[in-house]
Amino acid sequence: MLFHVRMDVNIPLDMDAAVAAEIKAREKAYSQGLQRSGKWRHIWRLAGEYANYSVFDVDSNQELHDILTELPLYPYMRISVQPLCRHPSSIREDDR
Ligand SMILES: O=C(O)C[C@H]1C=CC(=O)O1
Repeated sequence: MLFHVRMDVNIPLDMDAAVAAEIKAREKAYSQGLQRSGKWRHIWRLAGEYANYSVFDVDSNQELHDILTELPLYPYMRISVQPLCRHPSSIREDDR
C-alpha cells in the first residue's frame, strides 16, 4: 500500500541546540533505515520549507501509523497522509 505523506516540522525556538541536534540525528538514522528496507520509498525536501514529501510502501494503515508515530521528530511535526493507487497511464510496474 502506497501513501503520500507530507511532514511539516516545527521545532520550538527555545529547544536546546544540542537536544535538537540529537533528535535530528536519530530521525536521520531511523529514516535511512526505513529507506533501506524499502518502506520509505521517496523523501523530497519542499524547497524553502522545513517540510518533506515522502512516499511510504507499507502493509497496512496501522503499519504506517506506527512508523510515523515512532519518528523522533513526531512530537514536532504536522503530518498529512493521502492514500495512493496505481495510475492507469503509469509505465512503472512497481507502482502498485
Ligand atoms: O527533515 C525532515 O524533513 C524531517 C525528517 C524526515 C526525515 C528526516 O531525516 O527528517
